Parts: sequence; C-alpha cells; structure tokens
Amino acid sequence: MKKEELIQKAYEIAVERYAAIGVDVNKALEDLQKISLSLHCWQADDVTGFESAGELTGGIQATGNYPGKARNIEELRQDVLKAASYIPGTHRLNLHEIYGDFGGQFVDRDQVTPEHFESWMQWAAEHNMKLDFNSTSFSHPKSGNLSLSNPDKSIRDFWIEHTKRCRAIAEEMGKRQGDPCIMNLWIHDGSKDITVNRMKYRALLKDSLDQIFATEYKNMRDCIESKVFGIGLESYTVGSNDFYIGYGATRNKIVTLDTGHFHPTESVADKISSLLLFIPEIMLHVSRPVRWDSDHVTIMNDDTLDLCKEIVRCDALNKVHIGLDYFDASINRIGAYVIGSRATQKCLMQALLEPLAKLREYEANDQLFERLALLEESKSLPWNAVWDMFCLKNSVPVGEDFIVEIQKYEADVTSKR
Ligand SMILES: C[C@H](O)[C@H](O)[C@@H](O)C(=O)CO
Ligand SMILES: [Mn+2]
Repeated sequence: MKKEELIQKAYEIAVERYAAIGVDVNKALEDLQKISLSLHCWQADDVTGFESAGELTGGIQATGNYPGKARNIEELRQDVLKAASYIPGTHRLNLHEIYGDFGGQFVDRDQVTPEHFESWMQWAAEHNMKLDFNSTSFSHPKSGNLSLSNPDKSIRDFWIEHTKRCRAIAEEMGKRQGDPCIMNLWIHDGSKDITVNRMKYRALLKDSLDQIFATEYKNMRDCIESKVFGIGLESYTVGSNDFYIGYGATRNKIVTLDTGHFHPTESVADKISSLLLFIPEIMLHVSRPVRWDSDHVTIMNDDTLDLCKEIVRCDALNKVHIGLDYFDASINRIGAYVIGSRATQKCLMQALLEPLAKLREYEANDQLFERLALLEESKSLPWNAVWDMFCLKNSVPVGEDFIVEIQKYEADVTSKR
C-alpha cells in the first residue's frame, strides 16, 4: 500500500475513534490550520544579526558551534524559507532590530528607521509571511547592565529613542501587511549582586515605558516580556514577572510569557487563565529550559502540552500569539526550527483533540476517577494519525521524512559556508 493510502486509512480510523468520544477531528484540523507560529529569526545565526559581529550580551547565550550558520541576510532568508517549507501551515517571521538591512553601514540603534526594514517587508510580502518585531537592548556598547532603567539619563534616553523607533518600524510593518505587527520588548536590565535600589530602577523603567508607549499606533501591538534572571545578572531583574503583569494590567498591554523565564517548577500553563482575566492578550515564547533559560529546542514535552491544552481549555486561541524562542547552536539550525515548530504544532493538535466536553461533564458530576481515567486514555488516542494527515494536506514531509531533506540542504548549502 502507498504511504498516502496508509495515512488516509489511519486517519479514517482516528476520525471514528475520536467521534466515539465526541471529538470532531475535522474541526481540529481546521483550527490548527488557522494557527500561525511566529518563527524567531535568531535561531538561524545564534542571535548575531547584521549590525556588527560583536559578542552576544544581555545574559543570554547560544552554546555550540555547529557549522553552517547564516552569515548574511540572504543566507538567513534562504534558511528560514527552507525551514518553513517543512512546517505545515502559514507562519510569521519574528525579527529583532539587529537584523535590519543596513547595507553594510553601521546604523546605531537610535538611528534606525523603517527604511532599514524595507527589503524585509518586500521579501515577507513575496513569501506570504507576516512580520513581528523586537527592539534589541543587548549586544551593544551602551547595553551594560541597565538600559531603560539606567540612572544615567543619556543612556536611558538612547534606549528610549531606540524603542520608540522600533515601534514606528513595527507600525509600518503592520500597515504594509494589513495585520498588526506584534512588537516584543525584552530588556536584560538587572544586577549580578545584591542591590539596595530595587525600587529606583523599577521606577525608572516604568517611566521609560510610559514615554515609549505615549504614541498610540493602529497597526502594531506592544508586548512586554519578563524574566527571572540572566547570566551575570543573577540577583535582581528590573523587568520581573510582577513588574510586567502590573504594567500590562494597568496599561492594557500584551504580556509575553517565555517558557524559559520562570522558576523550574512553576507552571506557565497555569498563568494563561489568570492573565487573560486582566490583560487583553498573551504572547508566548515557546522554549525549553534545561536547568536554566538554556533555550534548547522545543520538544513535545509535558510543559508544552500543558500550555497548549490550557490555551484550548480557556478558549483563548484568538487571544494567544504563539512565538518560538530558542537558539541551539549545537545542531543543524534548520532542523532546530523544524523540530521545535512541529513539536509545538503537535502539542496544539493534541490539545484540539482533547475530549473536553466529556471531561467537563465528568468534572461537573464530581466523577473524578472518570475524569482522570479519560485524561490518561486520551494521551494514547491516535492523534498522530491526524497529525500525519495535517502534514499530508499541507504538502510537507510526513513523520521523519524531513530528516533526509535537511541532510540534503546541509550537504548542498550550509556545509559549504
Ligand atoms: C533574543 C530574544 O529577544 C530573547 O530570547 C528574549 O526574548 C529572551 O527570551 C531573553 O531571555
Ligand atoms: Mn523570550
């Protein structure tokens, strides 16, 4: 039997199996088709960008030196398109400011304009890819330990100007693509050792943000991202979780939850329902922390599954933007994109196939053994037959077939860099 026929047969059996517990597989497929992931451009080149080839700072690290990383804008675009060709569905690209098309010139962060992203906007339109954006506070001589919360007004003003300009760029991207560009703001600001000025730096950050967000835009949306700590900044993070939840709730801003930015046993999934009662939307940075915010490639683990299930259980697919954020420099980088994106989609698929009505009925009736039993059984329902059909319908490799394709691209392209 041909592979397509096998997939079709397994799919039909899965449809019947799910129907028996009240799950509409077609609806799940339609819903998954509508979810665009925001692919982070920085997996392709270990967060280097095109401003200068300086050191990566800001308490983040890309470890490993697998050959073949993208060295310029053309290579990065080629790699992103290659990766996207193995990911079912239509996806977005998330750019950092340091990935501008600077034409070989040094353009300082307080000088950047939408023109530096003109070629990106054209490229994205040609490839039916919408753009998201990030200001970049790290890897710059003025980054230090404090940017928007720096007591030195000249440094603070430099970063305020940078972030304002980034919002203007995001606005232009959103206008051009006819869909809001989501702009994330993450700054590394913090202290390696004990500080006796916690309030002071947070008050400065609050004031800087108020200045940055004073301009109202129609085509971009702001989101703000907290973190527990960065390497070298272990004792204090100005933009903590509490800080940004307070800021987001009082200023109606999207809050970004990076799955690597919490204490290791803290459930990010549990935050969805609480946050959505007080803030408009959530941006996710799906990652895989191994002992710290190590940014390993996302896999189909319990954390990601729980997160996706919570989004669906909260009926929040239209309020949660799903971006990826990891940068593993120790394996094939195109493979890293494909593994992490498909893993996230597999988790979403399982979430969409959960027999939620039946589970809720059990819970309402206080049938707690039955609820747990069905939760357990649903883990081994044939969701993968539905996933295979999703890949087939989207004309991307089914199962592990993408491995050989990526090996070929490595042999023909990235190994020659
Ligand atoms: C490069 C990104 O801005 C960065 O990963 C940020 O989102 C983050 O998560 C820092 O730890
Ligand atoms: Mn992040």
